[in-house]
Amino acid sequence: MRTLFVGAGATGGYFGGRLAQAGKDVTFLVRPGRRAVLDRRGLRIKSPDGETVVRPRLITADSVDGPYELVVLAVKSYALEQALIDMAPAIGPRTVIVPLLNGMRHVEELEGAFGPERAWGGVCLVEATVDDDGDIVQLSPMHRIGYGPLDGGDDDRLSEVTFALSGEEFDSNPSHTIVQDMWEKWIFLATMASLTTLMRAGIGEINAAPGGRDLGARTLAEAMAIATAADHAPRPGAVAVFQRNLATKAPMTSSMYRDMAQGLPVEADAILGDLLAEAAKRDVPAPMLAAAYTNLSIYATKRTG
Ligand SMILES: NC(=O)C1=CN([C@@H]2O[C@H](COP(=O)(O)OP(=O)(O)OC[C@H]3O[C@@H](n4cnc5c(N)ncnc54)[C@H](OP(=O)(O)O)[C@@H]3O)[C@@H](O)[C@H]2O)C=CC1
Ligand SMILES: CC(C)(CO)C(=O)C(=O)O
Repeated sequence: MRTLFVGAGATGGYFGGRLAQAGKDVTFLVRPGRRAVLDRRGLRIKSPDGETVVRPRLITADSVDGPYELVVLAVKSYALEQALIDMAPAIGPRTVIVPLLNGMRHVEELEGAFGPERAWGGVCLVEATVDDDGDIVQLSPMHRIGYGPLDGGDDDRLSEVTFALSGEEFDSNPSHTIVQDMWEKWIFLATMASLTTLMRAGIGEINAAPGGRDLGARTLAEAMAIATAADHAPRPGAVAVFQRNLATKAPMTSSMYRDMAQGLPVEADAILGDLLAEAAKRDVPAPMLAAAYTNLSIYATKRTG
């Protein structure tokens, strides 16, 4: 399956790079600055298991050669509008689009731009960043993607997409419950992002501080109450995973915290703003999440001056 990754940053570079390493047919749509780095250094992944370099095919917006059978969207929420324009020539009648973005708002935008028959759901779990050399750094061993049609139905493209997104290098899960999976990922990330950006620390440090564990439990409870009121109560297995991760002693952070620490833009509106809007619609109190959103909004305003 001809596969296009839109974005070769932390998530796109990691999962697309691993697929290129496994010999899959992967092309990256990148912007000129990123292309210069990848031309010079290759796509380099530094992980707890060692370092890998691949040299996948790169294209820029002026040379998109469509259609691709599979497009994996791996940009930040604030870059989505332009990405949808740039990737349009890659979309054909049977293209499947799998987004890796956190949050939910991009689902409607994708459906609006390319139609419900092409827009699928997707989640990714990885702790990754791009370092000063432009290399992808996997910060912990976790690496999993999930994907599937939004209606959860049978789609004859699912087995091919599963093959295209599978290698030996990460966990790859086709799903018939992808909307629920995305909600679960959203509330976990909202909890992680709120805690780490408010406390300016990793989860291990927060847990070691007086009141830290209680803060984590209260923030998670708020996010779960919102999802429950919205008819997306997290399943018991997901709750157990949240609780295990939130109990860690490891310096686990969120991508939002890492972005904030580097002075980069943050996805506060798409992650916390939208979740708080869901809370407001249903009168669910969420003081911790609201405090985190206010904090991030102040950061965003100061950043742009
Ligand atoms: N990092 C993480 O650990 C995780 C992130 N996520 C989510 O994944 C999504 C992507 O985040 P992440 O990969 O970290 O972000 P990054 O900022 O690391 O990478 C995004 C990449 O998209 C590129 N890009 C933006 N617009 C375009 C465009 N029009 N055409 C081509 N490339 C473009 C950027 O290019 P350029 O280099 O030119 O700016 C950048 O390299 C977010 O929603 C995030 O919340 C989910 C799980 C974990
Ligand atoms: C939940 C977590 C930490 C792992 O994928 C994440 O999504 C992020 O940091 O953006």
